[in-house]
Amino acid sequence: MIPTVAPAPADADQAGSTTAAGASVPRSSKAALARFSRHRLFGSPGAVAGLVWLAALVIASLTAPLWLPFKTEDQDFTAVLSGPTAAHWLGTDELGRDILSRIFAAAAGTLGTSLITVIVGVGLGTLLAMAAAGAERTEAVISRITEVMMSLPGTVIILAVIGAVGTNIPLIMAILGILMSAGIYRVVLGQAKSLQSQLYVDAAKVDGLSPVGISLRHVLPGLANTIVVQAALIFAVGMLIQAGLAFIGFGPPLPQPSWGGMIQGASQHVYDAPWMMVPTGAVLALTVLSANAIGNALGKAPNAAAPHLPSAAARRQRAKAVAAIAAAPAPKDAEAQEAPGNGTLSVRNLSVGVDGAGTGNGVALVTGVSFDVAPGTVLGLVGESGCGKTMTALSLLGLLPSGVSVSGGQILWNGRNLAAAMEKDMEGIRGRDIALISQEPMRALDPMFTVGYQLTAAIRRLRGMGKTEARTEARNLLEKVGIVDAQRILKTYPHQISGGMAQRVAIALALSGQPRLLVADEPTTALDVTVQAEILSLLRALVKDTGMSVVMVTHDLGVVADICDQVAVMYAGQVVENGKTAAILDNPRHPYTLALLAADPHANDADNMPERLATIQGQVPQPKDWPTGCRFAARCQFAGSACTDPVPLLASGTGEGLVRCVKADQLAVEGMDWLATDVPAARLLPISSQHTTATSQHTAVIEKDLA
Ligand SMILES: Nc1ncnc2c1ncn2[C@@H]1O[C@H](COP(=O)(O)OP(=O)(O)OP(=O)(O)O)[C@@H](O)[C@H]1O
Repeated sequence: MIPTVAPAPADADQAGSTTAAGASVPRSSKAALARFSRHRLFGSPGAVAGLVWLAALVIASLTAPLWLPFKTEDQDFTAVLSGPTAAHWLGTDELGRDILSRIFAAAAGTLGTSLITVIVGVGLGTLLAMAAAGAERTEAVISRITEVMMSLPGTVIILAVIGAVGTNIPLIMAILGILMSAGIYRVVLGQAKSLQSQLYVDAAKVDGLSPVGISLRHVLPGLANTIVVQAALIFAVGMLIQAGLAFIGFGPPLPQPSWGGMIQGASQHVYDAPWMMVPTGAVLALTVLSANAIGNALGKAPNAAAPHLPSAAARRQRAKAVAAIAAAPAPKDAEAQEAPGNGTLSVRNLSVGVDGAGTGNGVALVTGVSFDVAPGTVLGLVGESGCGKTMTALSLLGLLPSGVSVSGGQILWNGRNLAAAMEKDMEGIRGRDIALISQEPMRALDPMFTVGYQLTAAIRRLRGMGKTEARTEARNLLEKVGIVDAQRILKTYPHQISGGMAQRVAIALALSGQPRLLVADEPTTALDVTVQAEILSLLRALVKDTGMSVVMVTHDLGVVADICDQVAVMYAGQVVENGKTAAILDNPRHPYTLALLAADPHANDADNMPERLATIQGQVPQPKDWPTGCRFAARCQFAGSACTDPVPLLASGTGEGLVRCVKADQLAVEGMDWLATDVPAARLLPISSQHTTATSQHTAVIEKDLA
């Protein structure tokens, strides 16, 4: 019976990164070395030991003729069946032959022929999978053939081949590879199909890339991880089968030594010379274990089915960050002490940074962000790309990317600080209390399973329902998100439905745990305008019907106007203005909000549409380049010297919201517009002393500046 090799975890993310890595040229050999040393192979002591052992074995066997103390057939009749001695370090066999010399003389043949199985098995299996993934008919034919191959008794076939052609080990190992390729085909096919359904593959097809080109450029790099893992495992299996064949007398022709043959010889003297079994057995076991350890380490990639979920490293990192936050004294201000009600989210002074932020080594990505979301309301986080909206949103779910963590502040959910919750506790909150929908609905849907299967599995997991009940609930959920023919959609695969439909399904999936807060990261950006409107009205209806609250990340002020009760405008990792949506859109107080509105074609009446829309010169500064003063000052048409000092969030005048600008009151009084020009010079405003005490020092500076 030919053993089947356990499937390696599919790794779509890995696929992506491999492709990207393949495309990028390393900036320096130092960076390449650093990346190499961070490879997961080096995170496992077993794999490192295995690599060292295999490397030593290969070098020793290739150089064996140069250093071996004896020839393989040299006999020493004065030391028959001896244990380790100064002359024979690993002892001798029944003919007085040196065991050390025979082990290393046999090593090259054993390793080399096992490699033949790997090349034939993995190579053929991968080629077949790539061909099948690209065409349904080919897949049907190849799958039937491989099913037949898998049903054949492998051992009988190998023995029949030996009977026909003799003990030609390379040929036997090649035939073993062909038999094993059927199992590898099945493992690789799933991942190859998933890669074939990626959007970038569609884009490559549109660009006219041939199927072979697509397979080589886009599919093969994504399969690298699985292929390497399978190769390591097949290598180990190949060695064992080869030793087994030699043990039953089908090894290399005599007098050539082989590990299996030596073990067989030792088994004859297991009572009178038990030591004889030890060296060869240990070398074979160590070599098989090494290959397995390497395969296991390579297979420990993050799970493709759950790209959002944190890796072990991210969990450790979260535990560290949580411990630091828990050890920090609780903020004393009245706002932070307020106990939020049921279903209320209160974010207080949240800071997120790349590891080491706060200790001076990392970079802060989000600083001092505060907002509240009451049950049944929608908060919009709006701003340009790179302002920190996604980092803020993901921190609510404890899903920050690896290397990034909450470095301060509180995320109070029903009074409980999620910033100080352990990963295990977050697992109980994600999906059940707080759910996520993302910009790309396909991220939430596994291409390998039907919509019905995925929804039912989520409902059963999150709500503990039975199979039939969960199936009914899945249909109800699809109907709730506006899918008319729910029964049919339950049977479809994600690639068979449109983008808008997929987003509805992703929303249904998010609702499967009956969450009370939904984090929606640009849920309409990838959809066309009519579908955008449908999804927004669906979300509005869900908020109304279920009392669920939503944190909506968006670039689009139209979306904010449409659905949000409150809005927090973010710029360079800070909230620069927040308050009720209508108040902010009608009377923006921060120049950045003013500029965003001036640049938005939908914010202007059709009658008053300017000839040229306003632009905001420059770009959002990188976190490492944030100035100590106002972060928007370098792009602001109204900036003055007072803006070089840190600016606190101040009451915005109406008493409803807060604004982070020392000139907010002047701008409001003057009724200034953001000019649709490229004027780089600041339009300095006279600053009166009507600011709060927090800005009085800025006022003095500005007045001095203007004098
Ligand atoms: N994994 C990461 N490691 C380090 N920095 C990151 C990481 N992800 C994002 N950043 C940085 O954090 C800052 C905020 O990014 P974020 O994705 O939150 O912005 P955003 O406002 O959501 O932008 P977009 O609308 O494009 O998603 C950016 O400067 C970004 O480069």
